[in-house]
Amino acid sequence: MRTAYSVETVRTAERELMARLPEGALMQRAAAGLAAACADLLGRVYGSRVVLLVGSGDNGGDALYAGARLARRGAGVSAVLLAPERAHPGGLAALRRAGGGVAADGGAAGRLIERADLVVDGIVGIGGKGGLRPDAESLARAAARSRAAVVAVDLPSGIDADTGEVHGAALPADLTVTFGTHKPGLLVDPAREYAGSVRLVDIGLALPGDAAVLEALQHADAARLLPVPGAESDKYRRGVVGIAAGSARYPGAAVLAVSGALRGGAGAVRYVGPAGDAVIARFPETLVSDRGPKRAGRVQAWVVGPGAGDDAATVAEVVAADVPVLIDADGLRLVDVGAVRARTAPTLLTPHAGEAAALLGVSREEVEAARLSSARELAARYRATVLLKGSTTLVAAPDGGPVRANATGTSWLATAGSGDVLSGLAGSLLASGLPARDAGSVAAYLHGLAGRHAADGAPVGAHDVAEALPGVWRDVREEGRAGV
Ligand SMILES: NC(=O)C1=CN([C@@H]2O[C@H](COP(=O)(O)OP(=O)(O)OC[C@H]3O[C@@H](n4cnc5c(N)ncnc54)[C@H](OP(=O)(O)O)[C@@H]3O)[C@@H](O)[C@H]2O)[C@@H](O)CC1
Ligand SMILES: [K+]
Repeated sequence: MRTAYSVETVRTAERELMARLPEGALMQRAAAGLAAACADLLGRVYGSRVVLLVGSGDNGGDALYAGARLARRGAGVSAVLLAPERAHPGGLAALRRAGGGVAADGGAAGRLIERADLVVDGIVGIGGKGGLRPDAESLARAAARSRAAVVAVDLPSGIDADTGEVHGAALPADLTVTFGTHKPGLLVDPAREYAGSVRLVDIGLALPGDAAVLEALQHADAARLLPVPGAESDKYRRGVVGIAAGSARYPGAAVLAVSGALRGGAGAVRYVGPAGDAVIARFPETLVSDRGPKRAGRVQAWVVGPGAGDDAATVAEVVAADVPVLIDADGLRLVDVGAVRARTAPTLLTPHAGEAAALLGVSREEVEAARLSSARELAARYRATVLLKGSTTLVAAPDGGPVRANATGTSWLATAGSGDVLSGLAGSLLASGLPARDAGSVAAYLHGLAGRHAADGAPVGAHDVAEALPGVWRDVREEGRAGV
C-alpha cells in the first residue's frame, strides 16, 4: 500500500529522528537521494548543465547539497537564490566548495535556465503557503519555456502538500523526489498533475501506521482483496448483485452496468427495470425480473441509478433495502439525503465532479479544485462511502480514516457509459462481501487498468473496458501474488 501523511505528522516524525541523529544528517540523506535521482534522469552527469532554484528554507538546502554532489561529479551547477541572505548557509558553502556558482542577477538566471539540461526546484517544500510568489513565478515560467527536465525537491513548489489544491501558480515537474513518505498533494489532483513521476527516498522517518491520510492500492493490495470462490461456493454464497438501472430511453446504461457486474465476482446478476430485453439479448446469463426491486428475489447488494431517468420510486425502493447499495448517476439526483443517512447497511455513492457539485450545492470547478475535502464532506453529509470519479478517483468513508486515491485510470476512460461499467463492477464486489471502501477502491483500480489495456493509446468504448476486466483481474492476481 502506498501511504501519504500530513505535513504535521511528517514534522513530528522529523523532530523525533533529528533528535537522535547528528546535526544535518537528515538533510544529507535527502540530498543524496535527490542527487542520485537527478543523475539517473540526466544519464550522463559529467558536462551536464544544472540550475538550482533555491528558496529560503530547507527545501533550498536540499537542492544546494544535491547540487554540490552533482558538481563533484563534473556537472556545471549554478544556483539561483530567491532570497540570497536567507539561503541555507551550509548548503551554499558546500556548493561553492564543489565548484558550483551563483547567478548574479535575474538576467543571468534566465539565461542559465534557458540553456540548462536540468532544473532542480528547491523553491519551497512542506513549509510552503499558497501559490508561488511573483519572483518565483517568473523563474517557473522560464523553466517551463526551457527544454530542461525539471526535478521537484520533495514537492512541486506552489502546490498544497496536505490537500492537493493549487492556489495560484505552481512549477510542474517531470519527476518529484519526495522524502520519508508521500504527501497527500502528490496523489490528489490538481496538484498531482504537477508532480510528474514520483520517487520516494527513505530517510528513516518512523510514521505511525494509523495516521495515514491517504492510501493508494498497489497490485498486491488489490490482489489480496479480490474475492475468490471457495470449493463450497454456489452462486448465492458468491453473492447476487441486483442492477436497477436503464430506462426505455437509456437501455444501454443497463447493459453496461450488467457487463461490469458480470465481471466483478458476484455469483449472479439480477436485473430489474424496463431494459430487460436489451440486457438478455446481450447477456443471457442475467436473471431478469420485471417485478421491481422489492419482489425481485434474493440480492446481496444493489446498484441503482445508471440511466434511470426520473424513476424516483425505484431509487427509493432500493435505498430502503437492508443490504449494501451503490447509488450512481440519475440515482444521485433522485435520492433523498435523509433516507440515505437513515440506512444501516453500507451505502456507496459514485458521483463524478458535476454530480458531487450538485449534491454539495457548489460549482463543478469548486469540486475539481478541492477534491479531497469535497469527497470527505459528501461522505459526512450522506453518512456514506463516496467514490469521487476523476483522473485520480478518491474513495472516502464516512467514519474518517484514510481516503483511498486511485491513479490507474486514463483520460480515455472519460467516455460515455464507462461509469455504468464501474458501478456494476463495484456493486458486484459489494455483493461478494467487500466493505464499501474496498469495493469502491478495488473497482476503481481494476476499471482504470482495464481502461488502459483496452485503450492502449487509442479511443475506447465502455464495452471494451468491461471486456478487458477479466484479463486485468488475472494480471492483478498473478502479479500481486508475485509481489509486483
Ligand atoms: N521533513 C523532513 O523530514 C525533512 C525535510 N527536508 C526538507 O525540508 C523542507 C521543509 O523545509 P522548511 O521547513 O524550511 O520549509 P520550506 O518548504 O523550505 O519553505 C519555507 C520557506 O519558503 C518560503 N515560502 C513559503 N511559501 C512560499 C511560496 N508560496 N512561494 C515561495 N516561497 C515560499 C518561506 O518564506 P517566508 O514566508 O519566511 O518569507 C520559508 O522561508 C522539506 O520540504 C524538505 O525538502 C529534508 O531536508 C530532510 C528531511
Ligand atoms: K520544491
